[in-house]
Amino acid sequence: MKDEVKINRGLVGVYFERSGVSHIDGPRGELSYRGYSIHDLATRSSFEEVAYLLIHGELPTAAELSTFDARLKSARTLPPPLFDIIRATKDGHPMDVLRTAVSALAALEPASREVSEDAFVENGIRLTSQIPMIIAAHEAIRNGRDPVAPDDTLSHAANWLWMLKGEKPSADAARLADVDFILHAEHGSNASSFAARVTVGTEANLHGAIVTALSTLAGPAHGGAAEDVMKMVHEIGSPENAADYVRAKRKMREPVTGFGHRVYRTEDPRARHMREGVRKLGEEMGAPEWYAILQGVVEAMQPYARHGLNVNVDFYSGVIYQLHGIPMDFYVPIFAIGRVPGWIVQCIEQLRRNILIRPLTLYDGPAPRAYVPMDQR
Ligand SMILES: CC(=O)SCCNC(=O)CCNC(=O)[C@H](O)C(C)(C)COP(=O)(O)OP(=O)(O)OC[C@H]1O[C@@H](n2cnc3c(N)ncnc32)[C@H](O)[C@@H]1OP(=O)(O)O
Ligand SMILES: O=C([O-])CC(=O)C(=O)O
Repeated sequence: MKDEVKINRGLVGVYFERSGVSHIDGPRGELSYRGYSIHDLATRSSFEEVAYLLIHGELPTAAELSTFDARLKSARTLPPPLFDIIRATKDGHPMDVLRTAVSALAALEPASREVSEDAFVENGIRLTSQIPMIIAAHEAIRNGRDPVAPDDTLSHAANWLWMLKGEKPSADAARLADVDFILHAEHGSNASSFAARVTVGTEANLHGAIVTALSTLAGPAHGGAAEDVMKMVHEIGSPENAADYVRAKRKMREPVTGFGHRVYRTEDPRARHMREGVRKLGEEMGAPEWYAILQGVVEAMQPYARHGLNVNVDFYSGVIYQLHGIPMDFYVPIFAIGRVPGWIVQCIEQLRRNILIRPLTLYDGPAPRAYVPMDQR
């Protein structure tokens, strides 16, 4: 009987639900949100518009976008006790501080306990604005500065950079952050979104689901890869060392971070926009060596590309953040800023047709046996 059961370890290739949010064509390397190509959205849209599209299903009219933007801006507040929590945890990894702070928000803001589609939209919009505030406040507090107050004249991306650095970003820097958020906004049943859906499957609230998602995003096989790519780039040090680095990794059968994906068999379509960003920014800032190191790794990985092993979205993003002077341990939290709308809409979809997600494990432990009292063991 046991041998007849097919086990899908890691749920590889398993469809567990239908979804109308994003479509990933793995073999062709294509991605769309609500039917719109990621390439059009990355070049023509804004994070605010994409967040609206994901949450409400259609591109907004000018009036709808303006109302949505006003809702996001009015949500740029944090309850004062949250700053004490950030202060108490300031020496932790920013991802741990962020997760702790979102968890605390659930306790500090009673509205977050409601479980309904409307509440998920309302609480989701609040979290979309609060998450970048928490990350920026943490950076200020751990450096002995006062958190920077949000600026309502600035877009989501520009305001995030303003709060992080305390200086107004250039239009190019704000646009690059905006594109980064668009590219990270949604990706189907990735590990963190799936984990969030499991949480909502028990009829838990959105804040609980986002805490689950944040925990899951943090690992190096998922969002943590951007930080690891930057560590790799530092370890390689110069483009001519890239081939030796890859050879050594392959010899030890260790993954080269920033490569590989469960679904894509070609280059991740999001990587193209980030690659261009790294190249341009590196040249503009007189630091072309980072791009050269990354391309050295890509070249050395070429023999594996035909087996479907290509760069993913995390490969280039770290260097962009580095060039902007953003500390390495903030790379995963930045991914989280972009991904919030995707998590919200996945949770809404789950709630709309809710079902407890509870697969099976095939028991292969000991056969039934008699309990052995302590003095006889
Ligand atoms: C936003 C994101 O979450 S994108 C992913 C970010 N994560 C990374 O960049 C970390 C590095 N990559 C990886 O660890 C993996 O590719 C994952 C976790 C992303 C996907 O893993 P899976 O779908 O489970 O693929 P799996 O691990 O089975 O790999 C299939 C084959 O490719 C190889 N492979 C996969 N990724 C890599 C890699 N980065 N470097 C070298 N070889 C790799 C595996 O060794 C395996 O080879 P084998 O069949 O000879 O044993
Ligand atoms: O889809 C995945 O498995 C991981 C990923 O690329 C993402 O979450 O953006």
